[in-house]
Amino acid sequence: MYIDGQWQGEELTHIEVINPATKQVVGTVPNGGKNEAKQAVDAAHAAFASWSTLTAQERGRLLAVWHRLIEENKEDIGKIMTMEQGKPLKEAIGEVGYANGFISWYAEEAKRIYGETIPASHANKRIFVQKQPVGVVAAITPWNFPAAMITRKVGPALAAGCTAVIKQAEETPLTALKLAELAEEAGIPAGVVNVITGNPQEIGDTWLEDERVRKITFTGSTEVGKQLMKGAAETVKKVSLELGGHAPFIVMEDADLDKAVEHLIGSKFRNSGQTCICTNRVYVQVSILETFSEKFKAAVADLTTGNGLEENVDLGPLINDQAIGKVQNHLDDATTKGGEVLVGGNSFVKNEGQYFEPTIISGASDDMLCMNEETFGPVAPIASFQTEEEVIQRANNSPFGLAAYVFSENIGKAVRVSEELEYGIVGVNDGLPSVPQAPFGGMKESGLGREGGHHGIGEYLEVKYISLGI
Ligand SMILES: NC(=O)c1ccc[n+]([C@@H]2O[C@H](COP(=O)([O-])OP(=O)(O)OC[C@H]3O[C@@H](n4cnc5c(N)ncnc54)[C@H](O)[C@@H]3O)[C@@H](O)[C@H]2O)c1
Ligand SMILES: O=C[C@H](O)CS(=O)(=O)O
Repeated sequence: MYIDGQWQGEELTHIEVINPATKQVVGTVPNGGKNEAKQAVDAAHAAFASWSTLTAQERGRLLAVWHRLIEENKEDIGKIMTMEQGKPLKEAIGEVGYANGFISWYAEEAKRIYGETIPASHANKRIFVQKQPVGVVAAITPWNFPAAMITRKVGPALAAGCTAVIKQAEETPLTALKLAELAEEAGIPAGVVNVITGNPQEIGDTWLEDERVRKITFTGSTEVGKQLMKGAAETVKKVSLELGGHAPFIVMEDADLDKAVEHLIGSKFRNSGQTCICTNRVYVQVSILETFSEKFKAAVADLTTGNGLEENVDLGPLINDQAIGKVQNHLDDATTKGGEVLVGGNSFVKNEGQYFEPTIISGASDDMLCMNEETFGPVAPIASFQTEEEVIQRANNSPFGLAAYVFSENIGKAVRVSEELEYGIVGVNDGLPSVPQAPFGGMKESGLGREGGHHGIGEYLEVKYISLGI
């Protein structure tokens, strides 16, 4: 653990970090709890006064140094990520680049936290609006993007002048600790960034109960997000939530089918289907269903599955046995309800790693689990639809509202459908919309707030106005 500029926790019991491709131990981290969680808040609280009063230029400069060091180390960070999370090395290095994009974006955004003056209704008054950092931020992040989910929070938080306590998922702590090591090397002062490993409930509850923690920013399941949102109410903390998704991928009859297949492969099978914006259900207009399904089946059959450190691997292992079980449950439910496996459909073990073949289910119906619950695995159920109105209604019939996709070469239709979709992110002829400069986030039970772009820094700022009598 990295607390107050010190590497700590050797005296504690340790948690093993397991490579999902081999089930071998690739590292151990201290099993921290309440005491360490409190120490981290002590350090972040103590560092806040000096960090928040640095000039924006100085905070931006330090973030830029951190960015340079992450860039110089991205292959090493990528290898650490693949070994603890399982994604193919090329994807892991890609994630490091994406993650670092938030650091560079917010190194600059620090200098653009503008205020405003407002014409007063009294001649003897002047009104000034300032934006100030909220204070100590607690960040809790998931295992599927061990770098990006941290920098998407800590980048804007530090740029705004906040200090941070971070708990990464217990499955993937090593990437977070490497980022902390580079933050230290960049000269980011002690206490500004603190990374805790250990018991999620103990650490989370400690931070929820501590009134010095002024913001909880969480990325993970909707279930845990709801728990944290309730806990934050006790001390009225600001809350940002990036939660579960259930993305519909809509192929209209006037879509470029080859483009739609190419983007569906990316959207469905990135990180073996373990991303919050992965396509979870595919809706294809009935007139092109057979042609599209054949094209998609051929493309999926070409995908390779294996250890992410090997060359030319498209899909790595799933994170753990529970993930395999959930995917299998969704597949079994679908076939029981009339779905047919067009390709794939099997889990398998290779060198102890747990894998699931990239799979397509045809004849999907809206009563299937995979059409309603987040599968978080490489299974693509295809359902047909007749009309635009029908598919919009079915796509919106979900408690989730994170990402959706629509493919059509009729741009008017694509825009019209996009505007009707109740999702925070809509990819139009684009299956991979995530970039640091855009406001990433969901509607409904997919979350609160946005991360990325100029919207993202607002989550870490309080708005104050000064009424000046003259
Ligand atoms: N919307 C997004 O940007 C986004 C991004 C990535 C993942 N996700 C979602 O995250 C989920 C998968 O990630 P996961 O399995 O790590 O989710 P998870 O909710 O199980 O865990 C997320 C984090 O919360 C911690 N946690 C768990 N219980 C806690 C508690 N009681 N108190 C405090 N912390 C607790 C975990 O240790 C982990 O660090 C999926 O639902 C996925 O859609 C969403
Ligand atoms: O899993 C959720 C991540 O936010 C996915 S992305 O890399 O931001 O698209």
